[in-house]
Amino acid sequence: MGTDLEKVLLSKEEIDAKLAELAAEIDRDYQGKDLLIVGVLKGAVMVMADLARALSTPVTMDWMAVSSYGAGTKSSGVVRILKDLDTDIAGRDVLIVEDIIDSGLTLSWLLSNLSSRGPASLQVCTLLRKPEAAKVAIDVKYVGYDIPNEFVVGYGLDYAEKYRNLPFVGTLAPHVYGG
Ligand SMILES: O=P(O)(O)OC[C@H]1O[C@H](OP(=O)(O)OP(=O)(O)O)[C@H](O)[C@@H]1O
Ligand code: HPA
Ligand SMILES: [Mg+2]
Repeated sequence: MGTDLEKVLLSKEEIDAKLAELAAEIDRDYQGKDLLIVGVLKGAVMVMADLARALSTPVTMDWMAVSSYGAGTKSSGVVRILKDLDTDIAGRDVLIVEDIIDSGLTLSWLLSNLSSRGPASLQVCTLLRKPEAAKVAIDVKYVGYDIPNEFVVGYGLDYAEKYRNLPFVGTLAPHVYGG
């Protein structure tokens, strides 16, 4: 596994520090509100778990599973709901939590899907964003790190379902995915 990784992009310490900053902003913005955070499976599990624990605001948590990447390194653009929310979000303050916004196709689809259910508010928090890869413009309120347009793994992010459990974010050596 060691040789599959090219370099560490963000250490566990950098991730923790950024999540603490984002949590402080979210605490400020949602004071006195009844916040529902929605994690997008599977990539967002680590961000959800650590962000939720960094928040002081009481939240409820729900999950959606969508997939657009399959086993490859490119978004297919076709988003499938694998698991829908358990919660009716009409009238709720909803914050979508993502690990990464790459092309933006997943989130843009998710935003229009969830906004059609009539939430009181709908915002997005993502740990990572690749500005150079954007295919659609999305307004994202809470962004951890803007990163270069390279395929990354770790901290929830996979390549063919592997590497999600790495405690840091790293880039994959091109030989691993045939680059
Ligand atoms: O901005 P985009 O180009 O749409 O890419 C971002 C999405 O792709 C990844 O999910 P994926 O479909 O790989 O599912 P996973 O979370 O189960 O890995 C990631 O977790 C985001 O949800
Ligand atoms: O760079 C990435 N790595 C892993 N999964 C992803 N899904 C979108 N972009 C990425
Ligand atoms: Mg994936």
